[in-house]
Amino acid sequence: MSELVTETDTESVVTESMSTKAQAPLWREYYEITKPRVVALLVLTALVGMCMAMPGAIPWQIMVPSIAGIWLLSSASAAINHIVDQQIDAKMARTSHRPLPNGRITTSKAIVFTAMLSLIGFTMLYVWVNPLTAWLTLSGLVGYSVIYTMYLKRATPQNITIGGLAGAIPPLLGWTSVTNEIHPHALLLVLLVFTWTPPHFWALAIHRRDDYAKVNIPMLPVTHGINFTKTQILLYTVLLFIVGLIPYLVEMSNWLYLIGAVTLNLIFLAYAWKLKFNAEKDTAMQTFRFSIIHLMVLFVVLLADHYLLPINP
Ligand code: HEM
Ligand SMILES: CC(C)=CCC/C(C)=C/CC/C(C)=C/COP(=O)(O)OP(=O)(O)O
Repeated sequence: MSELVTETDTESVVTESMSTKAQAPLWREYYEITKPRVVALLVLTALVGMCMAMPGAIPWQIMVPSIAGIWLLSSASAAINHIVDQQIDAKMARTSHRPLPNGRITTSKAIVFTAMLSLIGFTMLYVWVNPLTAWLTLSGLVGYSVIYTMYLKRATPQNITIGGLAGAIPPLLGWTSVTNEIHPHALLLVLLVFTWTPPHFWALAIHRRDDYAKVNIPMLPVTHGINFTKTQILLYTVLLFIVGLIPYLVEMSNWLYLIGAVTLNLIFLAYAWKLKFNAEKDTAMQTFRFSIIHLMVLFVVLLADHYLLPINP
């Protein structure tokens, strides 16, 4: 059964309804180029990383500038992605409605907006949090908007496995905000998001294969085919299942996390299995949507486990 996008699929309906946003207030257009929903989940992983770094409540004097700074720099990197990719975005059905291809925001205004976000975000982190977190967050911005967007995305089908490091870094940023050091447990949280990213993105890329082929972006389903990509998704969900056990095995988290992680990873595996062996028209998009719920719930469970069942040293 074909996984490819059709005229009538739900995404096209979303795209159509987005085009009616032409009269949206200007601030909404600027907000949109910051990829607000992606950044909200990134910030949640940073917040959980921060809370996991120490027992008890996080001082607000650290929490507020840290979350704000990570939010601003992540938003800036998303806006750079919109600026750099505007030509290819204009040609893809999923992205053609975006403010830059549509001319609702000019490139020069987007650059000024991005520069402001970056400057304020970096300064907040450097002055009110610590230089280590400021530089690490800036490396996330460079990783996503320069290394991934300007180079990897157009160069190799492994673009997102390598570029995924930038999106996986926020739990470490949260952690270093409160401790000013890079702890192995923080790197374990990074590894969780890093392993989650390929099945998250490739599920969408299967659904949008023709879009990417049209603009010559070498996403895995374009270069290696849909079947191969489904196998990779399945293998990564197996890997994610194993990585998901480690926080419990190293006594970073307790049984509540273990139950949550095993349940979520089994559901993710079931989606990947169905996608590989018994796919229907919408299975790829359903897998993509579930991936977002998966990561969100996984990090909420980590947090609940941390506060409800503290591990005594
Ligand atoms: C290299 C890594 C990644 C790639 C290539 C990728 C790719 C994508 C793409 C293409 C979309 C669809 C966006 C749209 O339709 O506007 C998307 C959606 C999303 N991604 Fe990712 N993603 C990556 C990493 C992440 C990470 C690390 C997170 C969070 C921790 C994340 C969270 C989300 C969320 C929440 C959405 C839904 C956004 C919405 O509904 O508008 N992604 N991702
Ligand atoms: C500072 C810091 C921690 C930065 C975070 C980086 C960040 C915003 C990662 C999100 C990853 C993402 C949405 C990739 C999709 O880009 P795409 O160009 O493949 O997708 P698109 O076609 O929807 O634009």
